[in-house]
Amino acid sequence: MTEPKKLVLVSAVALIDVEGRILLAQRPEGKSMAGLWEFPGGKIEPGETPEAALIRELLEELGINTWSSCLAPLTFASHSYDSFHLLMPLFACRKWEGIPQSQEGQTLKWVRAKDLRDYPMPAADVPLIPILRDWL
Ligand SMILES: Nc1nc2c([nH]c(=O)n2[C@@H]2O[C@H](COP(=O)(O)OP(=O)(O)OP(=O)(O)O)[C@@H](O)[C@H]2O)c(=O)[nH]1
Repeated sequence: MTEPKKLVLVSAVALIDVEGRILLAQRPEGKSMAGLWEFPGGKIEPGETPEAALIRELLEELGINTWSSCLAPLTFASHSYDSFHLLMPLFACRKWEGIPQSQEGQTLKWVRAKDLRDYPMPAADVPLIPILRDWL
């Protein structure tokens, strides 16, 4: 029997600006899946809620603050990569404090929902694109 894959929990967010654009971050060189565009977020640490993980990651990655009450559950990704299975809740957020600026070297881009397909994303994210397009 094959070994069950490790389940990795990652919390991610579609930050949506007043024009309805979504913020994507490009994974830097040297990381797995370098060059692909993803939603801001990261791994949920033991004992952390998905919301707390996102609030922490948004401050670390983008230098912005938000609140649990501003994180609306939107959908999730469940995808098997070769070495792990990713379970990734995707929240939507329209309200935060500060201006998102890359703190960790990622390129950031505000993208219209209709243009999301032009940005190569990790395999887990691909099914999320039509959901976002329909929802926005
Ligand atoms: N933040 C984020 N992570 C995603 C998305 N899609 C996706 O497959 N992932 C995967 O979820 C994991 C998130 O890990 P992370 O952001 O905390 O840490 P990391 O890039 O240093 O991970 P790494 O150990 O794979 O290099 C990565 O394996 C990443 O490839 C997404 O849209 N946003």
